[in-house]
This record gives sequence, C-alpha cells and structure tokens, in this order.
Amino acid sequence: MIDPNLPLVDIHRHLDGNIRPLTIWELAAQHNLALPANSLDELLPLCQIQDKTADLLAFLAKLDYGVSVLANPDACYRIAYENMQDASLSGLDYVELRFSPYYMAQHHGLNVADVVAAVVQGCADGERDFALKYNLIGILSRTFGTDACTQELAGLLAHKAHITALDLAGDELGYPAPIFVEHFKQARDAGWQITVHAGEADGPQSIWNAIELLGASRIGHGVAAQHDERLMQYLADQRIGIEACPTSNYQTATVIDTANHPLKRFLQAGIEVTLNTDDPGVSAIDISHEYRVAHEVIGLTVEQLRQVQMNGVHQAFISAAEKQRLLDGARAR
Ligand SMILES: O=c1[nH]cnc2c1ncn2[C@@H]1O[C@H](CO)[C@@H](O)[C@H]1O
Ligand SMILES: [Zn+2]
Repeated sequence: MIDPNLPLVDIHRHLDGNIRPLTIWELAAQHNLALPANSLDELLPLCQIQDKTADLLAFLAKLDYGVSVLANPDACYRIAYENMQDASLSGLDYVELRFSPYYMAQHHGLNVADVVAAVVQGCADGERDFALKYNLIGILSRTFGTDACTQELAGLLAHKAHITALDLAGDELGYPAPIFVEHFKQARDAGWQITVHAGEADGPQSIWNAIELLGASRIGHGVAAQHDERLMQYLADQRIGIEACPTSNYQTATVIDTANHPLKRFLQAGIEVTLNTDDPGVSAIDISHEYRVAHEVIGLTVEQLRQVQMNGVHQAFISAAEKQRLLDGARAR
C-alpha cells in the first residue's frame, strides 16, 4: 500500500499526542506523581481511545494524561526524542512534529520557552541518532484563550529559527479563528508558514477564516470542506493542502464512519490531500494503518494512494531541493 520507491512523510503529527504509555508510567514513578491507574494495563484505556469518543473535546481529554507527567524540561526532552525514534521505526523519511508548549508546561508550571528548548534539543538529537529529517510546528492551544496563546507564541518566538510553522489547535467551536488574527500576523512576520486545524468541529466558514484571516497554506482535517463546492475549488486552485487524518476523524466523531471520509472526494476535486496520523499514541495507530484504512475502508486505488504519498512531499514545509533529496533517497533504496 505504501510505495517504497516514494518518500513516506507524516506532516500532521502531535508529539504531545504521541507519548508512549510506558513513558507516562515511568515518568509518573520517577517524579512521584499519582495516576488514576494501578498498572500500565489499567493506564492504557485512559490514555488511548477505545473505538471512539463522543466528540473532539472528549478525544482531547485523552491527551491530558501524557502531558500531566511532564514534570521538568528533561521529561519534555525525552518525549521529543522518543517521538523521533517512533517516527523512524514507522518508516518515515520525513516528519513534521507539532506541539503546544503552553499545554506541556501548564501542569507543572514550567517556563514555556524552556519547554520549547527541550523539544528542539530532543528532536535534534533524535535526528542525529535515528537518521530522519524533521521540522517542528508550534501550536497555539486555542482552548486556553487569547492571553495564554500570547504567552505560548512568545515562548515559540524565543526559538524562532527552530520552528517552521504555526498551527492553531484545540477547541475550534469555542475559540474561532477571528480572535487569533494578531497572533498569526506576528507568526507570518516571523517568516513562519501557517497551518490551522479547521473544518473538524466547525463548518466550512472556519476553513475560509483560517485561510483569509490567519494566512493558512495548509488545513488540518478540513473535513467540512466537503459541504462547500466553491471552497473545494479554491483549495484545489490555490494548492492549499488538506492534512487528512481518517482514524482521528472517526474517533472524534467528525465523520460518522470511516468509509464516508471525504478523502476520495477531495482527491477527485483536485485537492492536494495528504495522509497523516494526528495523535498516533492516543489513537494507538501509525502511518501504515492510515494507508491501509485509506485503501481498504475508504476505497482509494493504489494509484490514488501513490498520489496521496506524493502530495505529502509537495505539501511539506521544505525547500524544492530538500524535496528532491527525499525523492532521490527513496528511489535509491
Ligand atoms: O485532532 C485534534 N484536533 C484539534 N486539536 C487537537 C487535535 N489533537 C490534538 N490537539 C490539540 O493540540 C495540542 C497538543 O498538540 C492540544 O491543544 C490538543 O488539544
Ligand atoms: Zn491535529
């Protein structure tokens, strides 16, 4: 299903939604933190999805266990480093890891910029040890409101050169794009690319807002675009990519069943759809699972899967020369 002669990338992957359960367990023990579980087996159903949740917010609550054990910057370093190892083990040639430093800092009152520094170092060491390319995307967690996002942005800007893009994630319905216009203006001024979670819990207007008000050149999920023909045409014409994450969309009840995911429809409309994992640790999946689902459940042909794989390269936040290096590397194996 995955073509070994093409690069394999994952460009929508939350590193704070991919904390190993064993690491959660070990960090809790190391820092004397209580978990509502007496064993690793009891922890699993708390921090991983069982089939599906009622809605996006119920899904997002599952991420809280992982970040609750980030007691110091070393713990943040560890999960970043392990994310690079996980990405390498799943066969990725290139990964864009996104993270919300305010969310990671919040439980233990860590300094936001220190969290960013630890993540930057963990990923850089992981790149050296596990031989895969990466870029980091900073997240503003909209759920905490505009003031917290101002702090979060400042922490990310303190390490501006190590961050490639800015994203907006969390409660899309409660905290819509228009209240973050100023944050994203600063991000664009810093030279960052923009991708925004939109059309996941809210409708097509949220996607228009992400593009027109925040400057998004990629859209996370974008499921609601299927209800707006003009928007689908616009995404195709402007080559604004959709970062599709089908299993996450099923688990958050964004789609009723995976077979009805609009991935195929988007491809037919000429949109550069990519295939990604979102929160692989919480969803208990990996990238090969998503390709299998796209083929067996959503019904993409082998040729369409190859198209999706290539779209990931096209939409990656890297230069044309770096894209060519990925293509050459894959062809040579
Ligand atoms: O599928 C998703 N939709 C919206 N927000 C998400 C999703 N997965 C994780 N986060 C949010 O991203 C930040 C951590 O990286 C947190 O704000 C978490 O709630
Ligand atoms: Zn996401």
